Amino acid sequence: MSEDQHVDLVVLGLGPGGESVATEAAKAGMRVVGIDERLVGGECPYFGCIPSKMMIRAANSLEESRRVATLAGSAEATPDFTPVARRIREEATTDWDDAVAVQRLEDAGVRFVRGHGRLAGPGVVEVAGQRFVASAGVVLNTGTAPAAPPVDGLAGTGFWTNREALQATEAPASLVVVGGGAIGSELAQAFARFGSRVSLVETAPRILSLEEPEASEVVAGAFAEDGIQVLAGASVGSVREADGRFAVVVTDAGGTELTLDADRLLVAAGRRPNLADVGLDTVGLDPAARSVEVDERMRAGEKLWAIGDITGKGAFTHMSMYQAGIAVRDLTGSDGPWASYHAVPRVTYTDPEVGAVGLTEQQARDAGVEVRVGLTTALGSRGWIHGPGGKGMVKLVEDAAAGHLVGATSAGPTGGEVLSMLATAVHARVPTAVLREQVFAYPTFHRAVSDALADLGS
Ligand SMILES: Cc1cc2nc3c(=O)[nH]c(=O)nc-3n(C[C@H](O)[C@H](O)[C@H](O)COP(=O)(O)OP(=O)(O)OC[C@H]3O[C@@H](n4cnc5c(N)ncnc54)[C@H](O)[C@@H]3O)c2cc1C
Ligand SMILES: NC(=O)c1ccc[n+]([C@@H]2O[C@H](COP(=O)([O-])OP(=O)(O)OC[C@H]3O[C@@H](n4cnc5c(N)ncnc54)[C@H](O)[C@@H]3O)[C@@H](O)[C@H]2O)c1
Repeated sequence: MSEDQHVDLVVLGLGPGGESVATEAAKAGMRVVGIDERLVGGECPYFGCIPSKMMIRAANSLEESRRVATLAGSAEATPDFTPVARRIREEATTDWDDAVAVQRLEDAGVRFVRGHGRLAGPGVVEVAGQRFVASAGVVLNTGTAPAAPPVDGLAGTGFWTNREALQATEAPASLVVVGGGAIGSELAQAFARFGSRVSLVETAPRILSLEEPEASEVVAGAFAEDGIQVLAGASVGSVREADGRFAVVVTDAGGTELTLDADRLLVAAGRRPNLADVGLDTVGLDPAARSVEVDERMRAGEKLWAIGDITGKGAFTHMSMYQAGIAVRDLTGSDGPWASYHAVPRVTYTDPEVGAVGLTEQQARDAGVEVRVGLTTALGSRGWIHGPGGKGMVKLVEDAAAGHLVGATSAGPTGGEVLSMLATAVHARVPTAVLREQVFAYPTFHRAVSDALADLGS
């Protein structure tokens, strides 16, 4: 180990938020060291948001071409994975090379070190034979990695996680997806639209089980139209791989055992935090914890801040960036606003998309809120005009005592965009009475919010 190197700030893990903290702190004049063992920018640009949304965009263009038959004549589209694989490799990830991101970081004045970093006490980090002592402290942004469930035979097979799936050069002829959360659902539909025969296995009674049941129902209906076999309430008993094919033994919701045979197996059954081997014990924290507890300034201990997925406040890029802004304000002695999580927005980019903010009805009830719900299971004139792919719903969850929304969900062709006004309503605690006075343009998708408000009653 080299002798101590004195700096102002070490950012350990350069996911979207860590990259932002390092850049902004350096611009503010701090001597900053940024450390990452993999790619600067983290999961989102290389294996997450960006390549997955590129794949979804391509897959949805195929689906739109199929809708021409109903709407506008005929169109023949032949699925070819080559353009999207090339776009992901060349435009999104530069062949999974972060040279540009490293350069951008260094141009901002950050000293970058590639390697596995570990805390070695408050404000101290060891990496690649070097030891940094940071006067201000350390920002931890180590993110998550794909988790593999303890299924007999799974370990050691060549199953895909999101990382391999998003480096695919062709759509497999057949695919089993384990996990019907955001990753599993988005990628199952994208591959299905490219022609893969897809089966999706989910232990919960429904896909997208963290969202409103009415939203899951809309997406499940679309999956049925896409020809995806959804086995919800099912369990995976074992996995075997032979001659380049997978045999996945599943017990379905009715207790029947069946074997799914496929070219590829994608495991999207959740993530594990990168916390076990970052020296948390040296700063008095539990390395076995699922998350790092933070206060409203993202402080996690003496000379320690934590941001991103490891804080357990929502595993989203926008959350990592939001928390990064807060940590920078705290580090540079600026004023708040400090963290508030009552209006966390999220979008699952299936088609229809599911946008959601704040609490679901069940979460609000569990929290003891006096709940009133407004629901529409159709998207009004615009949904009808849209025709194929026009299904959706809007659900509003009101705190009746306070008279404002505490949660909302919008599913539909532009569910993530309709979310915008709902997120503002929940964030700013706009009185429901004021929302009712709003004029909703005709015939927009967001006009369905007025139908949900009518259902909520006055
Ligand atoms: C397929 C997929 C699709 C997604 N789509 C979306 C989406 O559409 N919208 C959205 O908001 N979110 C999406 N997400 C989630 C999003 O990618 C994450 O929330 C986001 O990357 C923020 O993570 P993070 O900042 O915690 O760090 P991460 O992005 O996980 O990065 C952490 C970094 O820390 C590094 N690291 C870890 N341990 C060490 C160590 N000891 N030493 C050195 N370096 C270390 C890692 O190499 C990594 O680069 C998606 C995720 C996946 C997997
Ligand atoms: N659009 C987005 O914003 C977006 C997209 C993808 C991922 N993400 C983020 O990434 C995180 C991880 O996504 P994810 O989909 O891997 O995790 P998740 O926790 O959201 O979903 C995992 C799913 O797998 C199921 N599961 C677990 N073990 C299983 C088993 N043995 N057999 C069958 N099903 C099993 C769970 O019940 C759950 O529904 C999410 O929390 C999300 O915040 C966000």
